[in-house]
Amino acid sequence: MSEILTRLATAQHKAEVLVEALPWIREFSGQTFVIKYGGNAMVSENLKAAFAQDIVFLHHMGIKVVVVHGGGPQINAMLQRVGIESEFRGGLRVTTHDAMDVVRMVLTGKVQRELVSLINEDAPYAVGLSGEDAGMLRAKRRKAIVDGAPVDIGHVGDVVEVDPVAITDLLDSRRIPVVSTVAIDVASPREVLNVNADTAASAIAAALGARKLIMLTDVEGLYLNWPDKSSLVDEISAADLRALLPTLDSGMAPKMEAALRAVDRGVGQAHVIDGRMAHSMLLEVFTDSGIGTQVTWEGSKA
Ligand SMILES: Nc1ncnc2c1ncn2[C@@H]1O[C@H](COP(=O)(O)OP(=O)(O)O)[C@@H](O)[C@H]1O
Ligand SMILES: CC(=O)N[C@@H](CCC(=O)OP(=O)(O)O)C(=O)O
Repeated sequence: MSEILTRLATAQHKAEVLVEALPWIREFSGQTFVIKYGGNAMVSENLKAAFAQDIVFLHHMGIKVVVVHGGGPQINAMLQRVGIESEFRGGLRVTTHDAMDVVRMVLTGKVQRELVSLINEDAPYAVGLSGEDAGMLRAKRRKAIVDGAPVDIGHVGDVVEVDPVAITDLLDSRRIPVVSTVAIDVASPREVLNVNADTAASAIAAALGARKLIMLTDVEGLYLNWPDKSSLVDEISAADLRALLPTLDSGMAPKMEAALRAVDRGVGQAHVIDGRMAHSMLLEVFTDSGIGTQVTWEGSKA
């Protein structure tokens, strides 16, 4: 008897979950989401498969999904295999000409391919793109700021122009674009630049007028007082984040700057969520309380 009661309670709970999702499905159907998948969140085959499943789920809910992926740890591993040392200055990879070849090869030839095939296990939705394709991402060389001074870091750029047509064409044909953040160098169009994937995802979200930018990483969200686990922030306004930004450590600083820039340029909400938790994306999008940290223009839940 108690087994039947347990089964009924579980079934009832499942029904409640579906009912809770309904207003969010209604709200987000037809909207564009940019999902940034960080290399540090790609920690196991199961998690990557769960990520792909969530992407397909959003797609079937009528959401126009654009995946922008990173791959920092995967680039480090390949650089090590070919005997090139990995060096970061101000949170950005020092990218020599040889390192740039490896960055491009790993992002467009390995990480992107793997995500495309995982998403396509269900049906052939995903199409991989590099920022070079159809002139999508154009970037200008940038320096890193170390101890307040600019430092040359080679073939690294900041996105100055996004041409979203290659992405919107795919979205219009009900595909899921999967974008690698290699950009054309505006000063020398035959050359390419390495762009931080958070920054690129933010620029793409702004250019598309996305409703949400969701960044999956290897931490629960933004901690006000890192690493004090009790200081996790659920929600923060653009104004409060702007004031907080100069105090943040190098891991979170580019991510939160990307979130702020997206919201400043009209993206509805930017989120940082834990990619190590399977299906965290579904919890963020389809539950009332959400998960992780949400950045909005005025700090209200949506
Ligand atoms: N205030 C903070 N809140 C949360 N994480 C922080 C904070 N400051 C630094 N971090 C670090 O930032 C890391 C996430 O950034 P990063 O490693 O660049 O992620 P990704 O590879 O997903 O882009 C976390 O694992 C954490 O160690
Ligand atoms: C300039 C720069 O640092 N580019 C990054 C691009 C990949 C990236 O951003 O990957 P994650 O999101 O996994 O960190 C790099 O070379 O590692």
